[in-house]
Amino acid sequence: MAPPQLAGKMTAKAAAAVKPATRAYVTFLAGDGDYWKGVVGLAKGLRKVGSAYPLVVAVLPDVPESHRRILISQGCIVREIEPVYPPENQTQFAMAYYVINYSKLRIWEFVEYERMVYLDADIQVFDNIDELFELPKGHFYAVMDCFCEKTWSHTPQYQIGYCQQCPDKVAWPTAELGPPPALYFNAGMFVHEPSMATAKSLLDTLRVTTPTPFAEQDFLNMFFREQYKPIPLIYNLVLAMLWRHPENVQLEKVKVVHYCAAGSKPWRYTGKEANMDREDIKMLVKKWWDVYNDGSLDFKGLPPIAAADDADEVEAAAKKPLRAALAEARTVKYVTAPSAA
Ligand SMILES: O=c1ccn([C@@H]2O[C@H](COP(=O)(O)OP(=O)(O)O)[C@@H](O)[C@H]2O)c(=O)[nH]1
Ligand SMILES: OC[C@H]1O[C@H](O[C@@H]2[C@@H](O)[C@H](O)[C@@H](O)[C@H](O)[C@@H]2O)[C@H](O)[C@@H](O)[C@H]1O
Ligand SMILES: [Mn+2]
Repeated sequence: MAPPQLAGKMTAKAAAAVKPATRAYVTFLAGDGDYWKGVVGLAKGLRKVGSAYPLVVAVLPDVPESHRRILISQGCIVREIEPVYPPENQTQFAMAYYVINYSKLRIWEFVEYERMVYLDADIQVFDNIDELFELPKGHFYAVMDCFCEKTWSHTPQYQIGYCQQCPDKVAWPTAELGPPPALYFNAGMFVHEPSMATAKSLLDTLRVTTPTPFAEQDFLNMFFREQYKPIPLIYNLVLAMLWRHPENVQLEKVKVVHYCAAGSKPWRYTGKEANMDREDIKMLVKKWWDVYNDGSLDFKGLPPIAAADDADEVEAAAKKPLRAALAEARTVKYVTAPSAA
């Protein structure tokens, strides 16, 4: 039985009973590999830019306790989620590596938060982006993707050389292929409003939707097609943009870097893959390591108290030895709204 501070799992019913009280960044961690380093880097990066909101980590059951403890020691709020699988024996239609990403859909069940900004674990935030939490409600905000990498070779747009990042370069042949594809976002970063109704609709729709190569990213683009509103590329620089559409990138203005190009994960970087020997890539990988290795950014204080605004509670916790306070503070109550006064 995991210690209380690691339990983190709140039943959907208990969660639904909690009135929305706060905001948080959220990322997703699966497996026992080295993506936890990405989460630690992200937690320290958000701290460095002075984000006002905590980082919640949705972890699959296969994330080892040792990795969870590292994340808790860095101030993360760890929440275990049930995996989400696409329809039975249809997973062969999605790229195998991406099937686990359907589990990202669980973050719509985090209804103790009225708004969340989702960030992949291979993302780093180099400037404060808290303003995203103030965007008008009722839309799905994310950055437009690029169709030019080989990972898109299964699509008609790749085959004809069309990309939404430069729609005039190769015009979409409407006569032959009908209307151009709807604007398509990269699902490595997005702003969303958790809701049990939306979560249920997502999972019900997934059950009757055949998986496609980009798995949950394709699915989210289909599901939120009417609500999608593109936000500027500075909020999610898909690295391939640097060599595919340099005219669209002003690197000095970029706030969020998404290390999604093959070979660009900083914690595994060798510089050997295509484009990985570029000076801008080397600079961005170093920038990530500078944050990851910066001891002054390690978590020191009490756990984020964004959800608990009871000063007495915080003062009482502050009088306890930090480890005990951390342990106590890691219980589910810190991720839910304070009980009604
Ligand atoms: O072994 C893995 C693979 C992926 N992920 C999570 O799933 C996200 C999406 O995978 P990835 O970022 O590698 O896809 P890409 O954006 O590079 O296509 C990652 O950022 C992590 O949050 C993980 O936790 N463990
Ligand atoms: O599961 C599907 C994935 O789709 C996205 O991956 C990227 C990546 O595959 C690049 O190599 C492509 O070039 C890019 O376009 C594509 O979007 C998200 O970043 C990731 O979080 C996840 O949702
Ligand atoms: Mn990613």
